[in-house]
Amino acid sequence: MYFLQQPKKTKVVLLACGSFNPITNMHLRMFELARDHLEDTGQYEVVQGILSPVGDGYEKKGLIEASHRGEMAKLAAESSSWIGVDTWESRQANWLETVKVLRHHRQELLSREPDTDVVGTAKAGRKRKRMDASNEPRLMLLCGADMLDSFGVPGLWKPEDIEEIVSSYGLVCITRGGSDPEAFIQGSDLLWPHRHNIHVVREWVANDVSATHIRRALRRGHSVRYLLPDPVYIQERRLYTTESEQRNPGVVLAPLQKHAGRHE
Ligand SMILES: Nc1ncnc2c1ncn2[C@@H]1O[C@H](COP(=O)(O)OP(=O)(O)OP(=O)(O)O)[C@@H](O)[C@H]1O
Ligand SMILES: NC(=O)c1ccc[n+]([C@@H]2O[C@H](COP(=O)(O)O)[C@@H](O)[C@H]2O)c1
Ligand SMILES: [Zn+2]
Repeated sequence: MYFLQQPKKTKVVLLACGSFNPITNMHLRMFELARDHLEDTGQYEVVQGILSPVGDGYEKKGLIEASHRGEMAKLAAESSSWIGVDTWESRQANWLETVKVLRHHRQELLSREPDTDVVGTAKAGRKRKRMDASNEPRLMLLCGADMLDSFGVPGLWKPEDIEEIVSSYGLVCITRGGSDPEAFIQGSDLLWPHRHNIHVVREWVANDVSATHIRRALRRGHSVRYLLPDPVYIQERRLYTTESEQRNPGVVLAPLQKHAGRHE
């Protein structure tokens, strides 16, 4: 008997960067939508999802401590067999460009060789790495359409960072009310050549839950049940209040501070 060999599927790890202030059901749902979309192409197998909360140095208005945001994300991810939280980014002293977070996680994936033995010589290690290269998982950035739109905000992202993200990693972008990712890509000379590396995923069940809405409801003493995985953590600690919303008032967002004065 003769069987045609199935082409090997590319393993994918999805990384979502954001405030997660707090994590909502939609943040988790983004991963499920992205996995279905990529696997439906027949080319990919999504093996892991990583939530990476931004550090406090991002200085976004109303951003509460990374320790709480990370803890809430961890509790939320307990319901998933494949999504987890990595706090490396939020443990750094200063805010980091997203491309640096991607570089770090790719490095982590490369060093995580499945058959590494501690006694292997350096040479044997190098050989094994080369042999496994075709099977290395590919890291992709997962985001909502508003984050893609933010690529167009002057001074927020360095063009070379965007270029590296879409050329060396790839982007999975979930539609979100008010944004038109296809039109955005079409209108961008930077993104257009890399359009095949940008997967736009249509969310048919429009779900415009946002962390902003949740924080506002909490300030007003309204229920946030069923909008996020675990309101109890927030309620017990009274995390989102009028005072917490005043954190970093009028502070310029870290990327805008850091990239200000650059002459492109
Ligand atoms: N309802 C949604 N639909 C699609 N993408 C979403 C949605 N909510 C969040 N995202 C995406 O999740 C990532 C993290 O977003 P973020 O932490 O800012 O959540 P948010 O709900 O937009 O919070 P905030 O209201 O504080 O901005 C971003 O890539 C964002 O685009
Ligand atoms: N230049 C950059 O790399 C850049 C600029 C703006 C936001 N970001 C990231 O995008 C995410 C945006 O999160 P919010 O939508 O919650 O603001 C954060 O993880 C932030 O670090 C990166
Ligand atoms: Zn947001």
